[in-house]
Amino acid sequence: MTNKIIVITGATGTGKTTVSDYLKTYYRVPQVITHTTRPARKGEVNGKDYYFETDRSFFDNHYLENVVYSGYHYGSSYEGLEIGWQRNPLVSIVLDTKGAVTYEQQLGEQVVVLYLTVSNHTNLVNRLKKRGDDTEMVQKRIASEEYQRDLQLPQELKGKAHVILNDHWENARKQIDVIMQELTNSVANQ
Ligand SMILES: Nc1ncnc2c1ncn2[C@@H]1O[C@H](COP(=O)(O)OP(=O)(O)OP(=O)(O)O)[C@@H](O)[C@H]1O
Ligand SMILES: Nc1nc2c(ncn2[C@@H]2O[C@H](COP(=O)(O)O)[C@@H](O)[C@H]2O)c(=O)[nH]1
Repeated sequence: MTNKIIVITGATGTGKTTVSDYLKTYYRVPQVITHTTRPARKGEVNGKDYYFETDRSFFDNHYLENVVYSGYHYGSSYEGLEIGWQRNPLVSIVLDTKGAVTYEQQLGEQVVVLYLTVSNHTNLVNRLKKRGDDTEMVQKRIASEEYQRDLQLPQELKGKAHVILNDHWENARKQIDVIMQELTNSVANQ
């Protein structure tokens, strides 16, 4: 069976991690763990949420792509992807939109992109505060050009990504279930 990857993308707070956790719990889809130099949030665990790196150790890995997001390095390694595919032929990964475009261009047919969005962007700040994010980090993130960029579906993904409106989780979940049904059928028929 061909290995596939569900790339979950969208602006901060739109629910990418929530979707990834849902796929893990209900569809047994493992998440590819990526690397970052950002400090861990309360409750985040090294090797589960991220591989937390220093500015120096970050560049010891072999990246399919890496980006700077709101002042920190983030990258997805070939090693991380292989570990995921050894566990299951269908895996997921959470990326900013720049990374999602790179994945789509590099892996083509193997990639299924989910782009998350909300109707009112101001709600996103409240979600981040409610999540317990540091207020200064939230301000910095909202002021970043990466945040503004990720609010729109990139041109390169138009007509390719599934757009998921996540104003209400129950509705978003139903949309994801339909996509997962199609995906598991197509994988079974290969
Ligand atoms: N539909 C929803 N309605 C309200 N809150 C939600 C919804 N979906 C997710 N959340 C909550 O919003 C917060 C942000 O969600 P999540 O961490 O999944 O976003 P994210 O896109 O991964 O963010 P980031 O890119 O900043 O890591 C979480 O506390 C999550 O529980
Ligand atoms: N292009 C990549 N983007 C990544 C990677 N790992 C995470 N991310 C994205 O970065 C922002 C910020 O993440 P956060 O955990 O600090 O909120 C978010 O959009 C993630 O999806 C990666 O390896 N490459």
